[in-house]
Amino acid sequence: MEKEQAQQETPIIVAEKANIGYGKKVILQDVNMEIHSGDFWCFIGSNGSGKTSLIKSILGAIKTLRGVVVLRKDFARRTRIGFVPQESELNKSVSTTLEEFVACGLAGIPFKKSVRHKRTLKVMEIMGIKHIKNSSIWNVSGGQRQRAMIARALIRDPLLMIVDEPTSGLDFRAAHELLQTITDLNRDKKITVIFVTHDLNICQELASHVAMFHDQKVIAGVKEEVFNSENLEKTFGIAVEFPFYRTLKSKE
Ligand SMILES: Nc1ncnc2c1ncn2[C@@H]1O[C@H](COP(=O)(O)OP(=O)(O)OP(=O)(O)O)[C@@H](O)[C@H]1O
Repeated sequence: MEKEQAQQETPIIVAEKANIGYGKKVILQDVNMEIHSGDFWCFIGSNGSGKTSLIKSILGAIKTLRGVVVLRKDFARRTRIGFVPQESELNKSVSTTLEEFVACGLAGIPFKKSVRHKRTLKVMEIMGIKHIKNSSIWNVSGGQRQRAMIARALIRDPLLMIVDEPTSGLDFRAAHELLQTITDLNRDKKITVIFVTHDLNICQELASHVAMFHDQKVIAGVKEEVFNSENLEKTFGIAVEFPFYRTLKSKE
C-alpha cells in the first residue's frame, strides 16, 4: 500500500535541464518541469514556440539534445498514454471508416479481435459517434472527426491524455462539448491531461498547471503562480490585461 502511494506521489513526467530540437536545431532550452498524476496542464504560446516539440519528446518521438525528459516506470511503455494530434496531422490519403480509425488506437497493443471490437464500440458510444461507425472519416463533420480522434485515444484506457489544439475549427457547441468531455475525464476518472490551446480563457478556467512557451524557454508551474500578466506579456510579446485578456495598446 505504502509502495503504491509512493508511486502515486512520484511525478509521471520529469523534464530536467532538457534541450529539445531536431538534429542540431535547438527549439527549447533548459526545460524543467514535473507533471503529477491528476494534473490538468495547459500548454500555451505563439505558433512555432515549441509546444508540439515538447509533446513529441514526452511521446518518445524525438530524443532530448541535452538533459532528460523521463516518464515514470509505469508510463515508460506509453501504452496508457492517449494522444490526440492536431487534425492537420492526419494523413488525408488514408480513407477509413470511423470504426477502423478508432480501432487504430490499439495499434501495438495485443488484444483479441473480439475484445478490440468491443472496446472500439464502447468508446465510440461514449463519444456519441457509434451511429456513424461505417462513415468515412473524411465524410463526417469536423466535430465528429475530433470526437473520433478522442475515441482513438480513449480506447487505450489512458492514464494520461495529451490533446493538441482540439477546439480549433469547431463551432461553439462542439468546442464546449469537447471541453466538457476532457474535463470530466480529468475530474471523474482522474486522467492526467496535457492540453495545448491558444485560448487563454480555457487555460484560466480549466488548468491546474500552465506551461508558457517563449524564446526557447518554458515557464511551468501551478496556474496561480505562473499565469499572470508579466508572464503572458513575455509569452506573447504584447501586454495582456489580466484576467480579461483584452489586448492593450502597445506601449509608446
Ligand atoms: N521535424 C522537424 N524538423 C525540424 N524543425 C521542426 C520539425 N518540426 C517542427 N520543427 C520546428 O520547431 C519549431 C517549433 O514547432 P512546434 O510545432 O513545436 O511549435 P508549436 O508551438 O506547437 O506551434 P503551433 O502553435 O503553430 O502548433 C518550429 O520552428 C518548427 O518549424
